[in-house]
Amino acid sequence: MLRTLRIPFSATKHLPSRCCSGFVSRTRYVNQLKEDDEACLAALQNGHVFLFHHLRPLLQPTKTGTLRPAALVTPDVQSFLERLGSNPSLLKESVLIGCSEQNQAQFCLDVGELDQAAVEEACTGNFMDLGKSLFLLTGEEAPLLTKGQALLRWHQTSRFCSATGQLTQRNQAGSQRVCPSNGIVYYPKMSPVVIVLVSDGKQCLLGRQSSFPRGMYSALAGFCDMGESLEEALCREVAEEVGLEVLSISYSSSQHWPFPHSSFMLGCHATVSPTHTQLQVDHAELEDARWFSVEEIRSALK
Ligand SMILES: NC(=O)C1=CN([C@@H]2O[C@H](COP(=O)(O)OP(=O)(O)OC[C@H]3O[C@@H](n4cnc5c(N)ncnc54)[C@H](OP(=O)(O)O)[C@@H]3O)[C@@H](O)[C@H]2O)C=CC1
Ligand SMILES: [Mg+2]
Repeated sequence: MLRTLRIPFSATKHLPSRCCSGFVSRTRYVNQLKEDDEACLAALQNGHVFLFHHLRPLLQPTKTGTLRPAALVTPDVQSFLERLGSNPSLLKESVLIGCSEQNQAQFCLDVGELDQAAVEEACTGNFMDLGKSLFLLTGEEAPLLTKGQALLRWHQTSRFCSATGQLTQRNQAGSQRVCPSNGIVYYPKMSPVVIVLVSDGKQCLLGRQSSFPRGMYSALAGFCDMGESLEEALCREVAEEVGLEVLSISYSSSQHWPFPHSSFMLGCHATVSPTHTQLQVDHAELEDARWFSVEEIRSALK
């Protein structure tokens, strides 16, 4: 069986947006902030802060009636935190998520300990479920929030060293946590996931889980097992979920995927033989899977 991973030229269209002179300096600046707590704290004083409340991002309405993530300036955040009687060190719990094209460091902060309505009033915005927010935001804004939520969740759920049980200490950027007694360094964790559009040359294969909204079908997906390559995980998932053997694989693109938690999703195309397309759906995993013609996909996308 042929199992090749081909990176098509078109994958370059998914490279992060960059302005030719600023990308390298911004990247190095962010890296420096991860390594230098004092520099990171200084950047926080002049940076932008995106607020979350129990991991739900704050969105503000724009003049055109759309919603945008609220990029607040630190002095404003500091002053309403004081007004609402928050813990004075709360701002320092911000996590670094990047640097804007205007060279402004960007942070996320969860203010779940404060009254939600009071923060919403102070910021003229609303905290919204991240899943819903993703449908309302642009392709550039959404990754900022998914990254912020993932980092905030990681800090909320990884506070203790799994070897000693001691409280770990984070660096100012929030890019790592260290156990004070044995020095183990913990980094944020992601689960690799493969998502694959299987084709027999004429039709493509889509499936649905019972938890999906009515009528929704998607490409097949699954978590990579420990020790597996991307290709092995893809072939195993297709075999497990629909009982088919894959002939060839090509990589398409990747993205951070916030569900159920921090997944790292790798998107691929795969082919099966047009003479072996009979599905044996594992109904423990999928409610249904079936072949769709190009016309059906076109009309669904319309
Ligand atoms: N179109 C899309 O955008 C779609 C995206 N997805 C995404 O793809 C990913 C895979 O989803 P799914 O098809 O359900 O996965 P799988 O087909 O791998 O099956 C899910 C099962 O895998 C087990 N599992 C193994 N490793 C993990 C892990 N690291 N985290 C959670 N569960 C794990 C769980 O078993 P147990 O609970 O028994 O322990 C879970 O029930 C998810 O991130 C999901 O959100 C999925 C479908 C469509
Ligand atoms: Mg699956």
